[in-house]
Amino acid sequence: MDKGKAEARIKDLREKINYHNKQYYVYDNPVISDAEYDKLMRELESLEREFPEFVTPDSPTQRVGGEPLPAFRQVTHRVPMMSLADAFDEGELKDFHRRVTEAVGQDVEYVVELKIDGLAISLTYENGLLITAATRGDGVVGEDVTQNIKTIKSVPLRLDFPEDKKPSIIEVRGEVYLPKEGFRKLNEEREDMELPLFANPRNAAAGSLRQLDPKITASRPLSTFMYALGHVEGVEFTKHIEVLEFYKTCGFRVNPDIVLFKNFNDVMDYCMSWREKRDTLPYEIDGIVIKVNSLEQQRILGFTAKSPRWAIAYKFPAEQKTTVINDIIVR
Ligand SMILES: NC(=O)c1c(N)nc(OC2CCCC2)nc1O[C@@H]1CCC[C@@H]1O
Repeated sequence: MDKGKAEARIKDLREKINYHNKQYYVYDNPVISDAEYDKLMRELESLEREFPEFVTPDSPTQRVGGEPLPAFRQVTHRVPMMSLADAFDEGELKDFHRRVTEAVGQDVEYVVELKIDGLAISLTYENGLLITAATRGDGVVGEDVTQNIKTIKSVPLRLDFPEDKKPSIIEVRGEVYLPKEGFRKLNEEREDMELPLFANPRNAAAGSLRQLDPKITASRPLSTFMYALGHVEGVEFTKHIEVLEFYKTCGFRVNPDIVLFKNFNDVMDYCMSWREKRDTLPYEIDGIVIKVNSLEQQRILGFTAKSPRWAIAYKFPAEQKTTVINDIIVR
């Protein structure tokens, strides 16, 4: 094949495969068979081997990257990754709402999100290309896990910006998690290989992401939900719900059970409704995150040393797991 045709075919294959990755891993709606997908990938891999000058960083072949690292580099977050204050009952939730309304002195809308039980990450995109991915670490300094994050198909390597919002730099924050089914299968395999088991999906996700060898991360069915904004240049947002809509437009996974409420009683009812419902989810959650929607009101409320005053995590009571062993109830 001549150079010009090869370059055009490589570009066409790259766009087709990135589209099908998004359909399968982000919208959970594949439109071609695995066999057809694999055929496209094999053609792209062989053309890129023959014409390496046409390989680009957002090519799907660049996901399972390099050699194992000797160690993780450290990354300082441009904007610290805060933790969340906890509320364990409706009284503490009402206290939060009272503090917020007293401080802002006007009506407050809340965005309510499931609290995904995985590990937090921060993805930095420059001119739409994924440059750095870092764990939260201590909130200020995290570990560079870029090569590992690239193996997660729901993480876009390049963002499709809408015409009116093209940030030159954007730090997209969210959670990497291991779905319950993936966790079960992984521990089953480890049991067969007489390896120590992971205690829970969060530990399994952390263990899978903080691997020095990207091929091991690539073998784990990790997924993501994005839920917060770090540093951004070139775009202005006024509401948190706009940030989440923007993330969906760019091709990130955003949790489908996020709801905007104007009335705090509805917020509390929604939190309580998930105490039982969470067992039906294909991933673990350890609570519900409630955030003030207006970014201006968030600025007025500010932060404590550890966490924002404009957000709180409602934590579920520890599941009263009762097991019965030989008719003896063990609580
Ligand atoms: N785990 C979550 O689902 C979650 C969420 N839905 N939203 C946020 O918002 C951040 C933004 C400012 C402070 C917390 N954080 C979350 O989890 C983080 C990970 C580390 C500390 C929080 O638990």
